[in-house]
This record gives sequence, C-alpha cells and structure tokens, in this order.
Amino acid sequence: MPEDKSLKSNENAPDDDLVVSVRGLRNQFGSLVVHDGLDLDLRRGEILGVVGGSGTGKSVLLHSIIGLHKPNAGKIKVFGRDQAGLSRQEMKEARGEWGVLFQEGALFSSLTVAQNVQVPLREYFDLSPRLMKEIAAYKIAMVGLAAHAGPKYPSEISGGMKRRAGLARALALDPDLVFLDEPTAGLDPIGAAAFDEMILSLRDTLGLTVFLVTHDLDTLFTSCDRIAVLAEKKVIVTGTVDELLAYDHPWVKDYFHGPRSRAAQKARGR
Ligand SMILES: Nc1ncnc2c1ncn2[C@@H]1O[C@H](COP(=O)(O)OP(=O)(O)OP(=O)(O)O)[C@@H](O)[C@H]1O
Repeated sequence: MPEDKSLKSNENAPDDDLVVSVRGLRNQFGSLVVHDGLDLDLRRGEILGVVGGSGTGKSVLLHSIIGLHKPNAGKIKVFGRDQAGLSRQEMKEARGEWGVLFQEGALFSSLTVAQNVQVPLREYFDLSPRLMKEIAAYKIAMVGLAAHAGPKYPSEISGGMKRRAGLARALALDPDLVFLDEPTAGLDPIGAAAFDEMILSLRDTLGLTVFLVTHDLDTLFTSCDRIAVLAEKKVIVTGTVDELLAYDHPWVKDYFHGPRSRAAQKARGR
C-alpha cells in the first residue's frame, strides 16, 4: 500500500510558496481516529482539489485549518503563521485573510444577498452604509450575479445563485486564499460547469489560492492544478490529474478509472 507521498512534480516547494502547510495532523472523536499523521501543502496561486471517500475527514480537515475544529495534534500554518496558540485578536486577523464558501452557500436566511456580503465588512471595518453597499454590489457583480439579486433573500434565489452569493461574501474582504466546501454539489451540470469556469477566472484575475473540497470529477478535471487524496487517515498522494490517473492505489484507481471519471475525461477529449 503506498505511504503518505507527494509525487515527484510536487516536491521541493519553497516555504514562501506554501500558503497552507499541515504537518502530522491528528483528529480523533472518541475511539474514531479520522486523521493520523496527515500532511498537506497548498501552494500560492494553485487550485488544490481535496477528494476522498465519504467520512475520510475532508470537512474535518477544512475545519481544522480554518480554526473551527481544534486538532488533537499536529501543526497547521497559514501564510507561515502557526494557528495554534493564536490569541482571539490574532485569530480574528487571520480569519480576515481568507474567505470560506461553506456547503450550499450557508447564507443567513434573514438577510438579503447584499446584506450577507456586508457581514464581514461590518465585522472588520467601520464603513459608511453607502460604501458598504457599493462594495457589496461590486462583489455581487464579480461572481456573475445580476444587480437585482442583491435585495433578494436566500429563499428567493436558486441553488447556483446561493453558491455565487456565498462566494461574494467569501470575497468581501479581498482575501488571497479561499476555501470552498463542495461548491458544485447539487447543481445541475450547466450550473456546475459555469461555477467551475468562474473559479478559474477569479483565480486568474485575483491571483487567488484555492482549497477546494469536492466529489465532482468535472471540477477536478476542469479546475484543479493538483489533487490531494484522503484515505487511510492521511493524504496518501498529491498530484496532477495525469499523475493520479497513473497512480496505483485501489481507491484512486476506482475513482479515477470508474465510469464517471471516464465520462468526464471523454467530455474533455482525453
Ligand atoms: N463533531 C464530531 N463529532 C464526532 N464525530 C465527528 C464530528 N465531526 C466529524 N465526525 C466524524 O468524522 C468523520 C469524518 O467526517 P467528515 O465530515 O470530515 O467527512 P467527509 O470526508 O467530509 O465526508 P463527506 O464526503 O461524506 O462529506 C465522520 O465519520 C464523521 O462522522
């Protein structure tokens, strides 16, 4: 069985290039060990897809990195800063440096789309109402939503629009780093493809670094520079699509050579 391993093309990233580094992560709930000795690197400017079977701990990993879950052991650095032992104020400052799109957008249902986008602005800045409205309108346009989406409530918009609104909120503070948790889950194929294109385009125009948890093979083939595979309580391999297609591990083989993967590859003329 292959051990925790980074493929050749991923070795030797200089420390300055590491936006997130996770070393020796352990997460345990009672007798359930979810992660044990997990290492992961996210490099500046890349879109890293994180995949793995259900229950392998993708969400727990994401929550550990963004400080929503305290790991049992291990070191997590974001922008070179060790996340353990940060004071409340330092954690708040750290949180201002990244944006998170939670599953299905996770919008506040009692706030309009524009008000949702203003939430981080209110938390971090003392801006005039007019300026906040202008910034929210700009972010809403940036994610491809029409201006008339701003005054709508989450219950009045589609699933795809909710994801975009959630992304607008994640981008409110102009972060360099975004975490996306299953951004295309439940979207129709056209909506999902449009979302994938938007992520690529925002990465290129804004220079974002993206940590993307997904089950969506189309997203992996279209958008991700590298893919990290969670299995056996750790990241068993990180590599490009082509490297993973050639990788010898039962789960990786089933996933990347199954019928859905073949269809996704065929659609891209592979
Ligand atoms: N707060 C918690 N208390 C107890 N167990 C938990 C808790 N959070 C997660 N778990 C368990 O940890 C394991 C990993 O959960 P996680 O949600 O990270 O999996 P996942 O890889 O994201 O799964 P999926 O692809 O189905 O969303 C699961 O067995 C889950 O039940």
